[in-house]
Amino acid sequence: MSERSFSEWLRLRSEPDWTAVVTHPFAMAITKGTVADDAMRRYLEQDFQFVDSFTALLGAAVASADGFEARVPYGTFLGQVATTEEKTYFHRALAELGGRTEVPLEPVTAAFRRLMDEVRTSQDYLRIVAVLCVAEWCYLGWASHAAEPLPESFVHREWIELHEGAEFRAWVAFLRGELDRLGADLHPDPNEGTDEDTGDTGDTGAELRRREVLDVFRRAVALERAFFDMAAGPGEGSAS
Ligand SMILES: Cc1ncc(CN)c(N)n1
Repeated sequence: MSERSFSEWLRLRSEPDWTAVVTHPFAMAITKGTVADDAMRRYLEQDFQFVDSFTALLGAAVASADGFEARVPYGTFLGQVATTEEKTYFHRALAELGGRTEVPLEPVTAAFRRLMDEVRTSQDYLRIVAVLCVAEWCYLGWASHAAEPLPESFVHREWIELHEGAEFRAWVAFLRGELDRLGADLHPDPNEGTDEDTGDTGDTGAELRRREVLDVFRRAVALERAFFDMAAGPGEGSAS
């Protein structure tokens, strides 16, 4: 995908948070299998609460996509998340770690759920894809740092495997492709004299729309960073 693709344009404007997420000390510790059981339990307990709203958001993508071709991949992935991979993983991992499936929400978990619920109820397909794409693309980003041999503990290893590999890469490529397809007309003209940050020249409809998408994309990236900060605990990898 070219640097001028809409998804890449969004990602570049979400720095430094993007890089902070994909290289976060907590995520890097997962790739090495060195997260302590107690910290992994707290992280997965909160992430299970995230996955509920995420699953609902996938359902909204099925409903709001602009055609059958686009609906099918969401339906396929939704089936995997809801019935097999992530669900069985969470139950086995939480059982192993002595965790619970129902816990009080940390503030960042509640904020992430609010963002997902906001875009889900908007039924605005482009903003829905933007949030889904952040969640999956940045998880692929950190999981790609894992080196063979993967950690022995299944809690670490399977969490990496769920976010790496050919199938997950294809899923992320699909989400990016949807952003690029839908954002093609919103994409800033590289030859325009534009605002450095957003590419704005004025208040055209395309620019307002672009801003809306960039806004949810950036909010989602910032929440991913804060989620790992929460998991790491005070003083570890916090946003500076
Ligand atoms: C917070 C968060 N973001 C993303 C993912 C990837 N599905 C996740 N499980 N949790």
